[in-house]
Amino acid sequence: MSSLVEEHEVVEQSDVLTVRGLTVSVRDKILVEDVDLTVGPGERVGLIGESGSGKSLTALSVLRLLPEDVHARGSVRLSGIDHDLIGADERQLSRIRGRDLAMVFQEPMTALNPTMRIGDQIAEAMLIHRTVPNRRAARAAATDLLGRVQLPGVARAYPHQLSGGQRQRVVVAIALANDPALLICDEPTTALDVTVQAMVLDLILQGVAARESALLFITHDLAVVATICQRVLVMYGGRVVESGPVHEVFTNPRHRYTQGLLAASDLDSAAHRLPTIPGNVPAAGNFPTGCVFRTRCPHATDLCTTTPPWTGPSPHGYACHHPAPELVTVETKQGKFEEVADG
Ligand SMILES: Nc1ncnc2c1ncn2[C@@H]1O[C@H](COP(=O)(O)OP(=O)(O)OP(=O)(O)O)[C@@H](O)[C@H]1O
Repeated sequence: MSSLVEEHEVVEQSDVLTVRGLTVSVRDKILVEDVDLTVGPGERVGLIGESGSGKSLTALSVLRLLPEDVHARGSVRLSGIDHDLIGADERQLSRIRGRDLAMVFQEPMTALNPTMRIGDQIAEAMLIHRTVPNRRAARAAATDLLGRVQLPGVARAYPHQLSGGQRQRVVVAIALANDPALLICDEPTTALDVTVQAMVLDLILQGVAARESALLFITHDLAVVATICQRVLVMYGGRVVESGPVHEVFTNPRHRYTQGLLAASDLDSAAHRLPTIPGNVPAAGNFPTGCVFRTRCPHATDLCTTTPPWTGPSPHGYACHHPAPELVTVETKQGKFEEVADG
């Protein structure tokens, strides 16, 4: 899977992506703090949280696409690459991006060259990384890829001649052109008409499944995460506050923020009135010390002025001093019921 396998010593790493202690700051403001994140081979991981929680900055740090005044420290390792991406130079990064690591953002036009024909852009993506032997093979592969994203016959079109949904399908085709080990999608369907959102999502899923690529999927849409992801990380105030298998986190949220997020979503069928989380997300860099959620949390006590330790039976973990009670499934003659574990 890796472009650099031939050129570098291969580092043994079972996860495709391993992020450790990622901290992102601008001047003296900390925007993302101490984030740990792994994505296994072929795994689909969701990253959720309200606006401003640091999801995009986390993804941009992995891709090393942060604005110039924003700095990332910590460690970002990709399987098969012997150097840390945090310290990599542009030459090393340009070999990895688009080949080992591909991305799809919200706005397709930012990823496309407006003056280049669609087919040539896809062919170019393969030629740059030499995953095809020559231009003729690249053109044939581009035509084939366009067929697979259900856009036959647009190879000679320019981006402005396509609809937003068609452009995003082209971006997906380019992202998958070199069979990346990891695809990162940041709100890939948010800017699209509702009618085409499901189709683009389907193409992403089919594409990663066919290539056995791993997927890191950033979204506000918890229902999408419940449908497509195996594992989820919940971010708030620049920190990961809870993570684990999607089913466990969504049916048995322990962090009070996750609980609020789920109650405010229409995923929680019991939440007829869709309560909101009280208060507003503090401005970037102004989150409280200790638990970042404490100023909005109905369960906060003095203890929450201290940083909650990461706890919980792996693989489900959370950082909360006053976690929601654990629910267990109890089976009786009348059927299966969820009950508070110690109640
Ligand atoms: N270049 C920057 N300078 C200062 N603050 C920034 C910069 N980029 C992002 N931020 C701030 O960092 C915080 C996290 O931003 P980020 O875009 O990662 O959030 P997000 O969770 O992806 O939100 P959304 O879901 O709205 O995209 C936000 O409060 C944002 O305003």
